[in-house]
This record gives sequence, structure tokens and C-alpha cells, in this order.
Amino acid sequence: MKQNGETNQRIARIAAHLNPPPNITHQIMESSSLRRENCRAKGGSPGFKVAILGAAGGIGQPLSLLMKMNPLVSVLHLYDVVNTPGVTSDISHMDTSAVVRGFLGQPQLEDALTGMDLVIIPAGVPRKPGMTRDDLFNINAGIVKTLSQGIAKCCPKAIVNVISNPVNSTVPIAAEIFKKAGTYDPSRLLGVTMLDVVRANTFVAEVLGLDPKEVNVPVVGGHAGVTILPLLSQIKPPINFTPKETEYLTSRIQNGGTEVVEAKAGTGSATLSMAYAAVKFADACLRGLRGDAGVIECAFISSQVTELPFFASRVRLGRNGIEEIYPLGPLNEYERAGLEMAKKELAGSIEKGVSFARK
Ligand SMILES: NC(=O)C1=CN([C@@H]2O[C@H](COP(=O)(O)OP(=O)(O)OC[C@H]3O[C@@H](n4cnc5c(N)ncnc54)[C@H](O)[C@@H]3O)[C@@H](O)[C@H]2O)C=CC1
Ligand SMILES: O=C([O-])CC(=O)C(=O)O
Repeated sequence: MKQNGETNQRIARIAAHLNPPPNITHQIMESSSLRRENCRAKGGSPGFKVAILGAAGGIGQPLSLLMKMNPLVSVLHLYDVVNTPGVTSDISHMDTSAVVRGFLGQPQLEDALTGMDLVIIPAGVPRKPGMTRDDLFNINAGIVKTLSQGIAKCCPKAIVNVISNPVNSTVPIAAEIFKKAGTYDPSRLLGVTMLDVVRANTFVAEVLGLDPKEVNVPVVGGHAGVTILPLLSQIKPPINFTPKETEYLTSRIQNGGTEVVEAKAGTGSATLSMAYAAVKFADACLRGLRGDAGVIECAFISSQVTELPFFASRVRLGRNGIEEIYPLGPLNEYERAGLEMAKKELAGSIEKGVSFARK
């Protein structure tokens, strides 16, 4: 009798898992935790706790996959307003050590954020052909505001990586929300401009016939059109470009996002290269948190490098997030003209974000 009872319970559990009723998140979570109770290993290798907000999206899914492969991650929380049960179930089968948990919808945001060391935000709508990043402001500003309020409440000490566009406005929005909550630490809030560096390295390597791994181009300013300012005069290894090469490369780097939006013809913007860039940047943040020396990347941050309150430049990452912000260094005439154009556009985008958040 006892054996039959146990068998029936086991069958009922399997049936519930194979044919879940409508309230799928709770069912999957319950059945997962039941099964976890029966496991000897509780999971959770030493490492950092990371949340991805917008984890079921075009960027979110490959980003979640790649973060699950990162040995520095011990716990990975996947949050979205749709589809996280499926994405979480799928990714949780990967035989890497990070423990994956899924969270669906606003009521689960706080659980998703509590205790996190790093929060990555790719939530929000992407561009379609003919749109600028600023055209996304009306929808994405509100999304970033809500998510930032959650971060201020549940993990105010976390490092925050903002991917959602327009980055030139969403980072100032997050800063204002954190200020309102009394939790703002400028060294922990970073707008992700890594894709501009990744593109710059790729396009330069293509022109010169080099391996992109050998190339490092600092890209400063912001993350939209002319605000993306590659400093080709400071490339490593040092290389002299002809005016024609400089013109071509600057324009291609500044319009890399649009190149992808047009090629995708209405189905979205860069997702795969962005997930790669986001993981490269998140990994740098985690190595900094671990205490590694010499972790230097470009990011859009609170800054005094120019007269603007936010600006992308090279930063050194450490145990407290940003530990040093490097000056722009010597610019050539072409870059000085570019800097003036970048600052003009950036000033408006920053102000737009600040006044939205202060309303
Ligand atoms: N910083 C950068 O270099 C780049 C930024 N982006 C930006 O990243 C954002 C996301 O792009 P994709 O992943 O392609 O878009 P997507 O539409 O494929 O995915 C966005 C995800 O966000 C989720 N979402 C919407 N509202 C949410 C909320 N309140 N809380 C949590 N999740 C929410 C959606 O359900 C969706 O799963 C866009 O704003 C895009 O412009 C894209 C490429 C590069
Ligand atoms: O162009 C877009 O809308 C997405 C983005 O920021 C990029 O690919 O750099």
C-alpha cells in the first residue's frame, strides 16, 4: 500500500511537470523545489549572484545562456514579464555550475533582485528601420524607471549594467531613481557601450587584415549616432590611418546599430553580438568585484571628464565597481570636432532622462 501511494505521488508529480496547468510559473517552481529537496547536492558554487531583467528577449536569451557558462556566476536569476518559465527550464539543463531560477512579472521582481551582486538590464523595445534610439524613450524610460526602483529597494549595492536604449537617457534615469531612494553610488551604475568597442575592433581589424583580438579601440562619448566617438588615434597597437580610412571607420562604427536594424528589416536590432558584448562587459565587472587587477573597459557613466554629468570613457573596474576614470587623452583635430558634436547631442539626451525621472 505504502509503495503504491509513493508511486502514485511520483506519477502525479511527473504528470504535473509534463502537462502543467495554466499557472505555469508556480507549478514549475513548486515541482522544481520538490525535486531539489530530494537532491543531495544543493547547488551554489562560490561565485557571484547575477540577475538579468528582460531575460526572455532577443538579447536576454543568448545573454542568459552565456552567463550560465560563466564560471564566476554561482546564481543566475532570469526575470521578464513573459516566457521566463520556458527560458529558465531550458537553460537550467546546461551542465555548468550556476544555479538558475526564473521570475515572471512584476509581483516576482523583488524576489528576482534580492541579494544580487550584478544586475544586467536588457529589458525594453528595440528599434525598427527608420527609428532612432531616442524614439524608444517613451516606452523604455518607464521600464528602466520601474526596474531601478526595484534595484534601489532590493539590492542597492549591486553593480548595474544598463543595456536598454536610449542608453544616453536611461542611465541618467536610473541615477535619478537611485538618488530619490537615497541609494545612488555613481561607481556602481554603468551604461553598456561595449558593443561599440567590439564593433570598432572588428571593423578596424577587417580594414587592416588583423585578428580583432590584437586590436583595442577606445570608444567614448555615448551610445547613439554621433555621440559614439571612436578614438582611432589611440588604438592599440598604434596605427596611422589615412583620412579616408578614418572617415569610413568612424561612420561605420557610429552606424553599426543601424546597419543591423536595416538588415533585420523590422524584426529587431542587434541581439547576438550584443549578448556577446554584454557578457564581455559583465565578466569584466565580475573580475573587478573579485579583485582582479587591471580590468579596464569603456562604459557610459557619471563623469567629470567633460562638463557633462555623464560620458562614456575608459574606466578601471574593481571591488567597488568603477575605481578610476581615465581622461580622454590627446585627441586629433578630427576627434576634437567629433567630441563637440557628441557633447551637443548628449547634453539633450541626458537632460531628457533627468527631467523624466524627476517628474
Ligand atoms: N546598449 C546597447 O549597445 C544595445 C542596446 N539594445 C537595446 O536593448 C533593448 C532590448 O533589445 P532586444 O532584446 O532586442 O528586445 P526584445 O524585444 O527582443 O526583448 C526585450 C525583452 O524585455 C522584456 N520586457 C519588456 N518590459 C519589461 C519589464 N517591464 N520588465 C522586464 N522585462 C521587460 C520583453 O518582454 C522582452 O522579453 C532595446 O532597448 C534595445 O534597443 C540593443 C542592442 C545594443
Ligand atoms: O541600434 C540599435 O537600436 C541597437 C543598438 O543600440 C546597437 O546595435 O548598437
